[in-house]
Amino acid sequence: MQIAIGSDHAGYELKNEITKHLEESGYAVQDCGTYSKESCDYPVYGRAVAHKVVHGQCELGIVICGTGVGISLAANKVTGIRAVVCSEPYTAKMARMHNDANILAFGARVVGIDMAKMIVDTWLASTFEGERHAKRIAMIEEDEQKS
Ligand SMILES: O=C(CO)[C@H](O)[C@H](O)COP(=O)(O)O
Repeated sequence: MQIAIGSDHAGYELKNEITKHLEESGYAVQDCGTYSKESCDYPVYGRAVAHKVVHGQCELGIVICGTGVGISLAANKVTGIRAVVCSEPYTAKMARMHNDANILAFGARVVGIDMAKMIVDTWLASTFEGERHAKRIAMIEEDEQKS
């Protein structure tokens, strides 16, 4: 599976750790930047990861900033993206099972490396349940088309 990953400067070090972890787990990772700790703007990287996912170059995406909030807001502006900020594994699991989240976000200033790995692993191991949840996702997509 191809996974797109991106962060701003605040998430840069955690992005590298998570990339290594994913590659060691057998995933192919496409790194959308940033590529240094120099201050930068998270919308650039949220958008880049989102485009990889909606254009089918990657199945899923992971975005990291200081809190996970800004970069997930940016990713969610791209039609077809359902990005969620998770600070613990339960929400990550439900975000896949019920919300079919195609981008996972978290904050490098919020979670440590071990918690981040646990969140990522749980999210990737979970699958969308469909059924009643599919109808709700379709409702969100309808709203997206109207706006
Ligand atoms: O978390 C973030 C956005 O939600 C950013 O990483 C954060 O705002 C960057 O802050 P600074 O420029 O002060 O390092």
